[in-house]
Amino acid sequence: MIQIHDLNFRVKDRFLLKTIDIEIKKGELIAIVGPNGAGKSTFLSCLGSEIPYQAKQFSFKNKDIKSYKKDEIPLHRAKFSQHQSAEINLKNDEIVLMGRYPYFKNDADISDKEIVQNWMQKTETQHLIDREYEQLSGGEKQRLHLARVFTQLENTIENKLLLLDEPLNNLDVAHQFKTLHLIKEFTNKNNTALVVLHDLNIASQFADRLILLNKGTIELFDEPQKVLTQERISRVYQYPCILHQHPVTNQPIILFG
Ligand SMILES: Nc1ncnc2c1ncn2[C@@H]1O[C@H](COP(=O)(O)OP(=O)(O)OP(=O)(O)O)[C@@H](O)[C@H]1O
Repeated sequence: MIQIHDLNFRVKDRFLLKTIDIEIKKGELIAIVGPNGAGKSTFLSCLGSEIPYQAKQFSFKNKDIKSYKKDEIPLHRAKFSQHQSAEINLKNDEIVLMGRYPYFKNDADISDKEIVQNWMQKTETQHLIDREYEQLSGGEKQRLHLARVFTQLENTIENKLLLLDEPLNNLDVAHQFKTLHLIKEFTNKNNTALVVLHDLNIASQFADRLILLNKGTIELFDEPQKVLTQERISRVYQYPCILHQHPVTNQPIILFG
C-alpha cells in the first residue's frame, strides 16, 4: 500500500524527520506514537503531501505518490488535522458536506447528502445540524470533522488511506472508543489508517502495528507487544513506567509513574 525509502524533512539545518524507511500494508491500522516533538504530525503531513519532504521512494498503491492527479488523490486519501480552522462560516452539515467537494462541481446531489446524513449519524452529530458551529464543544467539533473525512472517502475505490492526527482529542471515553471502532470498520474493508495517538494503551488495544517515533527517527515499527516494553517506553518518554497485560485482549498496558 505504502512504500517509503529514505524520507527526510528538514527546516534549514534541522532534520525534523531523518531517514524514514517504512512499508505499510493494506488493511492495517497503524498508530503513530512518541513524545511531544518527536515528529508525528510532521510525518503525517508528509504522508498527506502537505510539506516538501525529500524521499528516494514514496509509492502509494504501487505508483509514485507524485504521479497522482490533484483531483484524483482526494478520492483515495483523506487527512484529519489536529488544528481545524477556528472560524467556519458554514452550517454544521455543510461542514461535513465539504468532504464531498471532490465529487461535485456546483451542487451536491442527493447521494452526497445521504452520505453526509449517514456519517453524521455514525459520529452522533446529527442532532447538531441546527446549532452554530462556533457554539459547539471541542468534542462535538472534533466529531463533525471526523464525519467530514469519512464522508470524503465514501466511494467504491479499493484500498483507501485515512490519516488522522490526534482524532481522539476532546472526546469522552465512549466517543474515543466509538471513533476507534469506526476506524477499525474502515480498515477491516482492506483500507489503511495511520493514526497519531498519545494514549499508548488505546494504541496497544486497537493498532495492528505501532510506529514509535523519537527525535525524528523511527525507534521501532512493530506489533504493540514488541514496541511496548518497559525499558523502551521509559527511555523514549524519559519517564518511569511499568508493564501489565490487558485482562481481556492480552495486549500490553503501560502504567506511568
Ligand atoms: N515548520 C516548522 N519549522 C520548524 N520547526 C518545526 C516546524 N514544524 C514542526 N517543527 C518542529 O519539529 C518537531 C516535530 O514537530 P511535530 O509537530 O511533528 O511533533 P509531534 O510529535 O507531532 O509533537 P506533539 O506530540 O507535541 O504533537 C518539533 O520540535 C517542532 O517544534
